[in-house]
Amino acid sequence: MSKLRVAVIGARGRMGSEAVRAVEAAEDLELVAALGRDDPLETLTERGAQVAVELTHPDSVVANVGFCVRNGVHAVVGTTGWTEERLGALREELAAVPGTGVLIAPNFGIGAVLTMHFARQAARFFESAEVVELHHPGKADAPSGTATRTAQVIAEARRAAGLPPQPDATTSALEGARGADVEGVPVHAVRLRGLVAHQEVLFGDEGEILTIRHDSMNRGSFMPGVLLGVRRVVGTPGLTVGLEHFLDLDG
Ligand SMILES: NC(=O)C1=CN([C@@H]2O[C@H](COP(=O)(O)OP(=O)(O)OC[C@H]3O[C@@H](n4cnc5c(N)ncnc54)[C@H](O)[C@@H]3O)[C@@H](O)[C@H]2O)C=CC1
Ligand SMILES: O=C(O)C1=N[C@H](C(=O)O)C[C@H](O)C1
Repeated sequence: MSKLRVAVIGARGRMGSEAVRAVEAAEDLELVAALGRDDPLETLTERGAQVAVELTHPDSVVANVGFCVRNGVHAVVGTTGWTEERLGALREELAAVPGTGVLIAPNFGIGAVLTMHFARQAARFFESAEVVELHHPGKADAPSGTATRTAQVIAEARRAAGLPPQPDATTSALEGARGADVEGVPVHAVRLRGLVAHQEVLFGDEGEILTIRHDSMNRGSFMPGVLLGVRRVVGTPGLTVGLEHFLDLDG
């Protein structure tokens, strides 16, 4: 059986270098390109890449994924910065190239995906919900893509259950003290040397607290999800947002 031809964009970064090692170690995959910031994207087509793993920067990701889609290269995207507007434009680009697939995964960690799944299940039972994400100080964006998605999932579940806005008597506060407001769910971001990627989802009601916590202790923790995405995206045309779609979570 021929190997799937894979490229990594952002190959010299924290995640990209780990992805290069993971692809090289996988028997069914062949690393055909490892691109840094100054390398031309045309290398992808010249080397016949079938799938590109995109791990760069929110300012670079849209152009990189657009190039992949226009050239029929499937993409597995871990980079953050995907607003609804950006997703809409990508859906339109994909509609013109049937057969090409893009996976955007806010988090490749299986435990992080499960955290969001469990948060969706828990949300309707609690009056209060807040998200705290904790990351290394080299991270460019705040709050994290995962925390934003987690808050959106909680907000969706609260709306579906007809819950009112959360109780909060705050009438004066220093700017930022109550975190970012993501659809009514406060999200707090910590940046601390020594951390990798961590998240706590706090649910509260009269007399009880439920905390769901996930810790990525190293970037190897994301690699099974990256490899799953690479193997599955080639058979999944169009846009998939979230690795949960490639996991049999209810089975
Ligand atoms: N979905 C997930 O599970 C995860 C996602 N991430 C996200 O992945 C992204 C990268 O994170 P890190 O590896 O920590 O960042 P990093 O800063 O260590 O690496 C990014 C690399 O991309 C390169 N780069 C920037 N623009 C480029 C371009 N146009 N073409 C090629 N290379 C380019 C940079 O020079 C750098 O080497 C961030 O958005 C981060 O939030 C990070 C960890 C897990
Ligand atoms: O920048 C990181 O490190 C991470 N970014 C992603 C995010 O913003 O959610 C995933 C994970 O939290 C690590």
